[in-house]
Amino acid sequence: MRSDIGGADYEPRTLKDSGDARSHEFLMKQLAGFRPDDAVLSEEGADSNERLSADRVWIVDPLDGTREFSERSDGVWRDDWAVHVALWSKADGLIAGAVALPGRGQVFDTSGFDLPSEPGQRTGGVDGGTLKLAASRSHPPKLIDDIVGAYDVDLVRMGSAGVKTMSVITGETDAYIHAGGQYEWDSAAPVAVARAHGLHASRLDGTDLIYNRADPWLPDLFICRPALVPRITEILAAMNHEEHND
Ligand SMILES: Nc1ncnc2c1ncn2[C@@H]1O[C@H](COP(=O)(O)O)[C@@H](OP(=O)(O)O)[C@H]1O
Ligand SMILES: [Mg+2]
Repeated sequence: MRSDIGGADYEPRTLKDSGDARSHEFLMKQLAGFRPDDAVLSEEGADSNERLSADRVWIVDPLDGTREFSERSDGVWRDDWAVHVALWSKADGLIAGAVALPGRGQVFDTSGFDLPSEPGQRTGGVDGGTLKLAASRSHPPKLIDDIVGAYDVDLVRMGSAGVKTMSVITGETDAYIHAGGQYEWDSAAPVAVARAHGLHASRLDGTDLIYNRADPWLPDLFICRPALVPRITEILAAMNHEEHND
């Protein structure tokens, strides 16, 4: 698609819209073919109340990090964007998911076969060293600036909730914190995959992330290795994050 409509004088808006639409159409066709009885909640589809009484709902973000998908510099396209597909069940909540990073040729999923080691072995931060935090580059939460101003933290800004969550899995960062706004499709697949890799995933106040609600607004998110939960919980508790989700 980038080579089709991403020529020298390409229009980023066209690329964003085409990326969103074509990925959505592809996924809807696959789901309709393989799982015709399931409901779907997609960022790019019309929502329906039917999903609220369904036993199984696919929660899909066809192109997360749409802005980054449309950007290149010095002729090199950005690779921090993702495709999210999660499966929610009435009985068990999030039960499966996959996050594809097509720009990097990687797919992370809940099968448990895509990474060899425990997430806890990968980076520092547990014994008080500098924390590496993944944070949004295009929707920077005020909370993150407040944390950076008060604690020993290195920020790693990148696009896409999926890319940021995968950076915690691989150990590129210690945690991903978001506030100020997001929808269920932004976090459902990343959270399913993060949990399958042994990570903690919750709201900023430590409560559970609840999916397939009538209003899919789910404004904040906290993902990290289990060993870092006490340290980061303490930081978050010291911040007044109520003001960050308006
Ligand atoms: N304050 C906000 N309000 C609504 N959506 C937000 C948001 N901050 C981030 N998001 C959404 O969360 C996803 C990841 O954002 P970011 O790349 O900034 O971390 C993006 O999804 P989309 O690219 O699917 O729109 C973005 O639109
Ligand atoms: Mg998104």
